Amino acid sequence: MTATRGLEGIVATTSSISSIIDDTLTYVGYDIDTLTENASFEEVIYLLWNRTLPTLEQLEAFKKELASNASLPEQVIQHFRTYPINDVHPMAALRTAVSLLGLYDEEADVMEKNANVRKAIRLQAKLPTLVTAFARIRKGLEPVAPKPELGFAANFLYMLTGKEPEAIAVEAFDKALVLHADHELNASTFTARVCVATLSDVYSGVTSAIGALKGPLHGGANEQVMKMLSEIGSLENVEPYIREKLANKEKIMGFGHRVYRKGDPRAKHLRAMSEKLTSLTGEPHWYEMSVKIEEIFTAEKKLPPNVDFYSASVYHSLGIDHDLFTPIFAVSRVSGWLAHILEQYDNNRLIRPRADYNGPGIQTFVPIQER
Ligand SMILES: CC(=O)SCCNC(=O)CCNC(=O)[C@H](O)C(C)(C)COP(=O)(O)OP(=O)(O)OC[C@H]1O[C@@H](n2cnc3c(N)ncnc32)[C@H](O)[C@@H]1OP(=O)(O)O
Ligand SMILES: O=C([O-])CC(=O)C(=O)O
Repeated sequence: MTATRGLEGIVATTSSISSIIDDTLTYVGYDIDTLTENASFEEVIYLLWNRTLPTLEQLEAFKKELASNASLPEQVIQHFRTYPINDVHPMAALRTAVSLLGLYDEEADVMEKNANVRKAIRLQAKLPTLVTAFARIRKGLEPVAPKPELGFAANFLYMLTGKEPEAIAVEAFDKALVLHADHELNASTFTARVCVATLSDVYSGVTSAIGALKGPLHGGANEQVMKMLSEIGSLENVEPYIREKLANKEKIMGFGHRVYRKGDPRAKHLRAMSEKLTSLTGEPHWYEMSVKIEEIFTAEKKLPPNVDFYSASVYHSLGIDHDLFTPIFAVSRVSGWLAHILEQYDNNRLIRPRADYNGPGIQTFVPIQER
């Protein structure tokens, strides 16, 4: 038995949800570029879960269902108030809160298919409310209740700020949600599938996926990109900063990918959004610095930017706190996790690979008194 480090290139399941072939990303056969330009996030969730685009009527009914499930149990909001807020990362709060939500769902352990679909709707609907409630409570503000008449993207921004967002912000945020919704067998989705393949429940699957997304080699990279941009601070500091990182063989967050070779097809959309939004906010330097980092880094390392690189300056331009970037990724990606969890249940087999043991051979046990 020989191990493949990081399971690179290993095909671990079949799936009809999304595919990456020759650097082209599709959701259920629809190209990501087409979906980003034409579909709302709610349409994309419907597509991922049903493998077909909704009709107008189906979409309206689906939106209503999401809106009517967006409120949180009061106990979960109260729980947030007990956290040592200054020391708690919002991804840790989200991971705990999703697990806690399961305690208040009477169907949490009902494994019947329709019950699992109902839980999927509840989780998708409640994640934005969780993220925004925590974001406000930690600042001493009251959570803002969801507004059923707003769409998913607008509602998130409304619950975060308490103000109805401008159309341009809603459009950008909705596109970002579409771009992050699913991505084949990425680390967090694989985590969710491994978890529920033991026939554990949906809440456990999503909780473990959040844990995997949190890491800086995966979803956590978007926050790290903004940290880097803030550290660099100005266009003229880009070159010395990046050259020093390269000389020290440090990773530059937001670059590289396990699957894409020529480039991540999502990055160009976020790059265009970053250019537009940073110019509108009067802070074009975030975009200009990002472009310069890309130029220097790709010339040196031949590694193109991934989805996390330009999303950082996009979210910053929308006025979002930097440590909420990864929770926002989760608000979108939970749609993909849930699609994969439901698909796993539909054709389940325990996921249990092997390890190539490289520890000591058989040893003679020595009683503790004689060691
Ligand atoms: C939503 C997402 O999850 S997208 C990815 C988000 N993560 C990041 O942006 C973090 C930075 N990027 C990385 O760490 C990696 O490119 C990953 C984790 C995305 C992919 O990892 P892997 O496929 O395992 O590639 P691995 O880390 O082995 O890199 C291969 C080589 O490229 C180098 N490399 C890869 N990414 C980077 C980077 N961002 N900066 C500098 N060097 C890099 C590695 O140092 C390694 O070099 P070596 O062969 O000389 O040792
Ligand atoms: O697919 C991956 O390995 C990481 C990624 O880009 C994603 O999850 O969107």
